[in-house]
Amino acid sequence: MTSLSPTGVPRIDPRRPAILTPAGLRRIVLGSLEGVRAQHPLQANHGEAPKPVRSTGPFSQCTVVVTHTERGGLSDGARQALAAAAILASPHTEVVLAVLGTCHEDMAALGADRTLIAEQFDPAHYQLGASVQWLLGLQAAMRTAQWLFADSEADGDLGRRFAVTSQLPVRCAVVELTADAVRTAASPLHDALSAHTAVMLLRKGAVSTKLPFVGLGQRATAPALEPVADAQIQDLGVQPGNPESLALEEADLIVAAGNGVNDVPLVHALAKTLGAAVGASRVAVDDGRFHRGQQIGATGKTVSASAYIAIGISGAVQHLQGIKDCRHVIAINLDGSAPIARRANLTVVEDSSALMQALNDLARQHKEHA
Ligand SMILES: Cc1cc2nc3c(=O)[nH]c(=O)nc-3n(C[C@H](O)[C@H](O)[C@H](O)COP(=O)(O)OP(=O)(O)OC[C@H]3O[C@@H](n4cnc5c(N)ncnc54)[C@H](O)[C@@H]3O)c2cc1C
Repeated sequence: MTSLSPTGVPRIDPRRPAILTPAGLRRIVLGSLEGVRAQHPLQANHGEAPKPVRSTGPFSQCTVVVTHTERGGLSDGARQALAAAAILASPHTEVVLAVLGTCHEDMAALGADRTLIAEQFDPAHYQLGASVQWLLGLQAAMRTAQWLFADSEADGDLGRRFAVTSQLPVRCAVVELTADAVRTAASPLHDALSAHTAVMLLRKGAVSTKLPFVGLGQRATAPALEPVADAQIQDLGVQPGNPESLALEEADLIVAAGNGVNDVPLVHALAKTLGAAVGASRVAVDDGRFHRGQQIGATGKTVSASAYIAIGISGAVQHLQGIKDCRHVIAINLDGSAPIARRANLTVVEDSSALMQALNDLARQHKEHA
């Protein structure tokens, strides 16, 4: 199992034969040739054993998780509400996800047994009244034991309005949830989780999304969302804000530049085309290329963007502290082994200026043809 390196030092083969344990761990049996060789690290699958299905039914009731989607994805809050529903569900309870918008995610992995998609929902318009009516229609059609919403933004508004309209007992601002206890932001004590709490609004972080099982992952078309006239509300549509003036903590897409970026105007041009906010590493700020308010990291801002594009940033631990809550990190760096590559979901080994120019051209073409 050992070989000699070019300098004559004995080296243990890191890809020697191994077996996968039922928990999905790769285990080397010393002295044994049994098992399979690991693939090259760049091609490695992570050896995850398939998870069991939580329940195959038959279902006598359901828990419905309601969420709005943006660009076809679920927010972290919605994922947590879905995980909570799956954790609380009995074998006879179906976990149903009701989606306002389009959705491209693997719902089985997130714990959903069935997804109802209302694709005709238009996020550019105020449709709170219609959304509540849609949920009341679902309530009449399904045996729903519980309704779960993320307690943030549009999901939180809809959850409150639905609870008031349906007059179901509600618990808002849930910060901790287990199979039999619940704690809200207003109370330091845990309460027993009552079966009568029909609507729950969960704050971010209340539940972990790591589930030991999967859902059935079926998809169905939802009943239509009928327009509801609301005489007291005039809908002016959505006006896109200027990402450059948006607080970095609020930004959903961030283009961040580090010491490996020399063409600062190109960073701003790319951010403008993508509709992204601009952030920077401390070295780039100390150097005067960006202002102090744009610094991300331990001594700068902590951001939670859906996508963070780190250009010419090495990924020092102080910088990584500021991006720990970002969902997708894309690194552009000449050095494929820079620490940022370990945090990134995708690393492009390329010169920063060349890649920014190509990406900017591509995004502009895409916008022109859209
Ligand atoms: C107490 C303390 C607090 C700190 N707080 C923060 C903080 O809040 N935020 C922060 O960011 N840092 C902070 N730092 C600094 C941190 O340790 C790093 O020094 C800093 O993050 C490095 O910035 P950088 O990655 O931009 O630069 P570098 O470390 O110089 O890395 C530049 C990267 O760009 C790549 N590169 C070079 N040329 C190109 C090219 N043409 N195309 C593509 N890639 C290229 C290189 O391969 C390299 O990976 C702190 C340090 C201390 C001690």
